[in-house]
Amino acid sequence: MTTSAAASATAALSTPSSVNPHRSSSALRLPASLRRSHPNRFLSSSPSRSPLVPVSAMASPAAAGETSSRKKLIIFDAEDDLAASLAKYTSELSAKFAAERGAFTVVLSGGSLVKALRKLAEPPYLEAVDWSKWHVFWVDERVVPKDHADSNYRLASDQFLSKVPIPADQVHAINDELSSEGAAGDYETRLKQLVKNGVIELSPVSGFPKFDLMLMGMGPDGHVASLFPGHPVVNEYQKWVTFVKDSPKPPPERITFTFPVINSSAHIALVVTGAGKAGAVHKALSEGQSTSDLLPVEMVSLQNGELVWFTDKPAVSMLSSI
Ligand SMILES: O=C1O[C@H](COP(=O)(O)O)[C@@H](O)[C@H](O)[C@H]1O
Repeated sequence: MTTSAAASATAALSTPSSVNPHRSSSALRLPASLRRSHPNRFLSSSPSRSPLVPVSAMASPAAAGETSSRKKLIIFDAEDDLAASLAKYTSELSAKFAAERGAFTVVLSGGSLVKALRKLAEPPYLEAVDWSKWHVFWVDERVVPKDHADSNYRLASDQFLSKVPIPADQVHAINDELSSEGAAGDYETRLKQLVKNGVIELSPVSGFPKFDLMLMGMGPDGHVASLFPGHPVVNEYQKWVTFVKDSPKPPPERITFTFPVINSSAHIALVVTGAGKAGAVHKALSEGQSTSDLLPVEMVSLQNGELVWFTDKPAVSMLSSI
């Protein structure tokens, strides 16, 4: 860590508890998996510097048959820097997968994540990315018409997809004419067809689909996709796609990828910003937290892939290890 980056991190640490009433006085520790691969634990960035990604965490790809799971945490000073880094990360993976297998399978969430994608639709990425290789899916969707204000498809379409030249038949929205149960079953059937066609890979480890990149957010309650704390669907281990009719966050009816699918991904970019999410970030990234009542975000655990947290200082403000 450079001196200036360290100073930046120290500044976050020295936030007085009167300013941050949620700050815990107890010493918080990172999980061993993050500590081992991050001697500096948390790295920060500022507009004048490139984001500091812990190089030691960039494990070399696993040899055939081996599994390897990598985690990184990046903290940005400014939302614009986060968006720039996310665009770079995504475009590099797009180039890699397009070259390796002629397709790039990208899964989107709804919510605040979508705004963070905006720089992908700007130069240089707008011209440099081979959009013809993209196949877009949703990790969750609200069961509403596609033109409804609550639709995750509509949000992505308005703010991102309408600005980039992805072939329309490679944008895989849910069928909004079906019930939640029907739409989940239909989406799973379509995924299976795309596995047969070779567009989506199958994980040799889990037997579930292995998407190249999931771009996901997290709610203040620690939910990911439409997998909410305490809801029985967090324990769905058979289906690829399931549904809820009683989401605690409106609208109530949704479809969602299950954890076996999420955890089979090759890469997940988890974009978490804002003080409202600091409590869930604290629980997820501090060692010694209870494991009996895991938040959904804590159940994101890649079998053979890379999970990168793209965060800002307010989101990590309850961690004392920075
Ligand atoms: O309802 C949802 O919420 C989560 C989190 O949204 P955010 O605005 O707090 O980032 C989102 O990831 C999910 O796709 C969406 O359906």
